[in-house]
Amino acid sequence: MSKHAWLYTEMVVAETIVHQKDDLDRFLAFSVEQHPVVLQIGGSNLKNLAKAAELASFYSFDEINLNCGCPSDKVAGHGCFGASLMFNPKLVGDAMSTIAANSNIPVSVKCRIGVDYRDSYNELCDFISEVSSRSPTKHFIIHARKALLNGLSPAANRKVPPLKYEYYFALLRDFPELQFTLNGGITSIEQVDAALGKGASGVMVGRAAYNNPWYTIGRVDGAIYGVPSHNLSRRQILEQYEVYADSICEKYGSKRVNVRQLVKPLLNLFHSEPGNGQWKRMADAALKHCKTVKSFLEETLVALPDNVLDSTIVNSPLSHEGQFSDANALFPPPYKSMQSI
Ligand SMILES: Cc1cc2nc3c(=O)[nH]c(=O)nc-3n(C[C@H](O)[C@H](O)[C@H](O)COP(=O)(O)O)c2cc1C
Repeated sequence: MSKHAWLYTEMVVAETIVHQKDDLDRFLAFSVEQHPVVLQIGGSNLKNLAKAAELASFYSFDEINLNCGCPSDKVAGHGCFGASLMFNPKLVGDAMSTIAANSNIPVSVKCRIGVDYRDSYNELCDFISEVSSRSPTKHFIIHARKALLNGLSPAANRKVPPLKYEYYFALLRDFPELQFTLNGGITSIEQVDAALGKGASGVMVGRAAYNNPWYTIGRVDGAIYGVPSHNLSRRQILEQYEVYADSICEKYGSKRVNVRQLVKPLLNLFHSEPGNGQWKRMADAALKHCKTVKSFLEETLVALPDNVLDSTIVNSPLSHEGQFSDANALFPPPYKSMQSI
């Protein structure tokens, strides 16, 4: 729905890319209209990361990102990925150098603000400092809560550890030469705009974009990128999506991709609108037998009133009141590296 927002793939494990090198379209292919697209890789084995980056470079991604945020309980070292890598900034620095050298495109790291008991602001800065000085990494996406590797589920790890936006804003202050994208708990375009107003290099929206795409992604072009909104209604968007999705089905065949996968991103498009409950029930039933997205939409859209299907996005003025006000009060003292003490 936005032509400007950057899209991140789900993590693809480096070993998957290496072992599936004859079938890579299945994991890495995307269509040109989806640019800019960032590939996220998981892993820590330098040889496999090198090979994965080299193979991925045939797919014209706009950036390659290393996952240092997923709460995997494997300890840092051979075969591990995700947040536990934050325990080993040197390894992450070397991994990023390897990825950059083998792909020739910009690289970035997505990380938490800490892991388990290693959660001070200074330790976060040590990580950023080590990775950015050992490698060409200039961009970090900061999920502003720590990861707990004590058995908390991935879903709980996105909710339970408290958000500390003050750490994020302090990074902007202490590393002005780097770019930091803010992630975690952002639920509105107002918050996105307020964070950018406070100097954020970028904002990543995860669950809100999935849970309520119409009011989050739908408003991005006008409210954030300052370009005219597409002004399409949901009916028109679905007409275009149907053509795209069914062409994907045809291209890859039903063994590779199914209607359920292609319909999944649509299921919250009518969040809190009249008819939404009925559409969800009809969608459940239709997914049991529909073989094309076209037939799925024909069967289910009757649940929704015309005014919902045909209305376009209203770009109301943004209010920043109260956004991130705690972050100012809680700012940690400036970073002191071990070398400077
Ligand atoms: C279903 C689901 C899958 C996710 N998969 C990944 C992933 O593959 N790589 C990653 O870095 N983060 C992943 N995340 C985490 C999000 O990118 C994001 O960091 C997290 O949800 C916090 O942002 P939010 O509050 O805007 O959702 C996932 C989150 C969800 C809900």
